[in-house]
Amino acid sequence: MTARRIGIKICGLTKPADVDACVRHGADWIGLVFHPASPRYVTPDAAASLCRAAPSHAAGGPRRVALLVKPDDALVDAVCDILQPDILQLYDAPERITAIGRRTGLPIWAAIGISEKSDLPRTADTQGLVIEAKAPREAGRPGGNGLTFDWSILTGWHAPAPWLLAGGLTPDNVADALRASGALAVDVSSGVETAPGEKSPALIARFIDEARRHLNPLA
Ligand SMILES: O=C(O)c1ccccc1N[C@@H]1O[C@H](COP(=O)(O)O)[C@@H](O)[C@H]1O
Repeated sequence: MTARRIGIKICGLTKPADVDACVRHGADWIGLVFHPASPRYVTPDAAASLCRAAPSHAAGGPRRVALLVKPDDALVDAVCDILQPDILQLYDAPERITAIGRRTGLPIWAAIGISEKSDLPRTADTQGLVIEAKAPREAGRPGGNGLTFDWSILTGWHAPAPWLLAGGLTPDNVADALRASGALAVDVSSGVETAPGEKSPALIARFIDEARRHLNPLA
């Protein structure tokens, strides 16, 4: 019997202790948020200095994901020059996402907000997709709101690219979410915080443990 390994992204890190918890507990990806309206906002310089303590992916550390919401070219270039991310997670129009992919040459994950089955993409021009709850207009940001969606919507969906499940995941619901959605990778921000932007190393550890235990009944 072989147990599959669930991919885990912890997003919105702002402190060295957050990065340290992700590295120690074996997160696959760490996310840095470059959206000024977010409580997890970091500048490119702050993100680079945070990540300096983590081993690079080549040295066995997590891959660095830069999260950008409708960025202009100047921000894209600054993030790429200063942080040197492994992946860009983008919230933008499809044409702009394609243009940023060409400009940077980096793997791109397009974030897609879902509230009903017809929102699920049938084609993809990106290397990955982040499937998460559609944000209500009043939220003020397109993600990171701690909202779930009906995971049963995903039944029968033929994903056009590798994808992560996101939106409202927590240590308490991640096993159910994996079971209901069939996802092989998950992404969390609010669910491992004690207040908006305040990550908890203990919750990060629990989330990773619960997600990984899900597919390994002998663990
Ligand atoms: O985390 C943020 O503040 C954020 C801001 C703007 C766009 C996306 C953001 N976060 C991403 O949203 C999803 C779900 O987050 P949550 O677990 O529901 O809080 C995840 O991909 C975050 O990376």
